[in-house]
Amino acid sequence: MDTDGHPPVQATGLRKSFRGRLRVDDVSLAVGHGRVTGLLGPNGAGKTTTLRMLLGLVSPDAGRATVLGRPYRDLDHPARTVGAVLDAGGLHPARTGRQHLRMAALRAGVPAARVEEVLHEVGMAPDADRRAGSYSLGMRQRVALAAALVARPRVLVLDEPATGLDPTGMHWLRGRLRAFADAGGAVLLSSHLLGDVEHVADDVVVLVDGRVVASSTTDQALAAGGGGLEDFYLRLTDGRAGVR
Ligand SMILES: Nc1ncnc2c1ncn2[C@@H]1O[C@H](COP(=O)(O)OP(=O)(O)OP(=O)(O)O)[C@@H](O)[C@H]1O
Repeated sequence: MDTDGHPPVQATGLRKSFRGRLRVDDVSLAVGHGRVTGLLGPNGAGKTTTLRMLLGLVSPDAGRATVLGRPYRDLDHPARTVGAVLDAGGLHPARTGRQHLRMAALRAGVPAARVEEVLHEVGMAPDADRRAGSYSLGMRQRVALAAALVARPRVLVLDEPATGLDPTGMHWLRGRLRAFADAGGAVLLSSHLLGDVEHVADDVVVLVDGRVVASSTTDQALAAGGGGLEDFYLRLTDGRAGVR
């Protein structure tokens, strides 16, 4: 909880329809200080839509989404409050990694020297002057993560941050997220990589067809799943694997 008693990330009764179809249905969740929360669910379950509502990119039809107690759009310093990775494919192909990060730093009002720090941190310094269009998915993901970290935010909201990362990159990401949370930060990440979530998340929230079907600590989920997050997940999702 912060000084006002609000969790760093809180969604209460979020609801969203697209073209008359209810896609996020009464979703409530909270991420505490020092916690990593994994948001799980089949394709089309509503994970990205939920994250986008938390970041003020989609307006909920009902409910409330706040970061440190305030709607994202009302934050005084959004970039310094919450770092987000929503679409690593969204980098401009003609701009270099360094240019992307310099723009992110400028927008956030942080010195350009911080760009060099994060480039090293995500292992992209040697490729910083290549155009993003020539990057692999994992390299784009690293630049997107660097942009999320550039302003030293207190909260991270990450949509599938491990997609495309090699095993070394995944190991690094897990360690980085753990260190971020251990320093008091809060992380909400969506993922299909249950093994990774099992290793890094303190809490898990499972969405199916836009509804929260489970919300517990990872330890409770592991115990309920007979020792594995995959068993827990498969039981809840009933083998569901598709968009409808
Ligand atoms: N802007 C939009 N217009 C119409 N439908 C949308 C829009 N955004 C999302 N949807 C639909 O809402 C549902 C939930 O999508 P969302 O991207 O939130 O799911 P997800 O859980 O993140 O899925 P995935 O694991 O495949 O990334 C899907 O059926 C999707 O097609």
